Amino acid sequence: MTASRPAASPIASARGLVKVYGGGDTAVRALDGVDVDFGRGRMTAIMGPSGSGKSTLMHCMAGLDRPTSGSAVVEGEEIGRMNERQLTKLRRTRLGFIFQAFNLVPTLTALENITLPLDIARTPVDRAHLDAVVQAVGLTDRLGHKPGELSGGQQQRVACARALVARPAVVFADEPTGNLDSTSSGEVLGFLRRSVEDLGQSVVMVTHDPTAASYAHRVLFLADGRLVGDIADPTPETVLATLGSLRRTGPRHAAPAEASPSSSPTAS
Ligand SMILES: Nc1ncnc2c1ncn2[C@@H]1O[C@H](COP(=O)(O)OP(=O)(O)OP(=O)(O)O)[C@@H](O)[C@H]1O
Repeated sequence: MTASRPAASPIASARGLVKVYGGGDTAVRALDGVDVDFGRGRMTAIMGPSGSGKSTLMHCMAGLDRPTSGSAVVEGEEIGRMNERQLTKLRRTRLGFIFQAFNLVPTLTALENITLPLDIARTPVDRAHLDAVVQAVGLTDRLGHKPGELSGGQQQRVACARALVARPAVVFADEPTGNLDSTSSGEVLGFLRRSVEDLGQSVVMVTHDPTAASYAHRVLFLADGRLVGDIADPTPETVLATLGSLRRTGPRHAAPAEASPSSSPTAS
């Protein structure tokens, strides 16, 4: 829970974040100097065209990839200064992950999948919190089922519960509804939003889907590795309008203020 921290303090920040893959003529500047604060107890969506750097930004923030320069800070910890052991510990104990492909262990039950991160970290299960999370995702009567016996939506809800059960500082979700129909997507996104409202969770989600993005408090837009747009309290219509205006003006010329007058790139 996050109640003891001031609401204004971001849960994660990037400053001058640059990521270059490869070198020489074939070097790709996937992130080209990103400055952003991710709000504590907020749900932030990241959008942008294919190849714009969304996954790279998320991976650098989550310690899954190392920036070339600049800083990525999560809960006051500079990710770039951590060694592999520290990064593994951070990911295991302070971060939650949800991927498009569910990534459940097929031989384990739903309950065993949910508690797996705690079991690996040898952290005792907080029964009351586990019950609250299981109930919130609506899986109480499915806990003994294996992933193969669950629908895609139910499997992703297991993955959501697994990401939340250790009370992470941030849940990073990469296209969490990419494999789901619209009904299941709505359930998963509604749950993620409620985890923010009811459990004080902070969520950062990459998505291509304007409807999915509209569940967030805020949507960031990337193009060519730069932050080019930023809107608060999105609706599918405002997200689509912003995407349209960025397409018209071109990413190199669209300042965040043009995309939305309502918030700045570093507002949380
Ligand atoms: N491991 C890598 N090696 C080389 N180039 C990479 C690597 N990972 C990403 N890139 C390149 O960096 C750029 C940004 O990629 P990234 O995956 O972050 O974009 P994205 O916005 O998440 O795209 P998508 O929506 O298609 O998933 C792309 O040009 C991509 O080809």
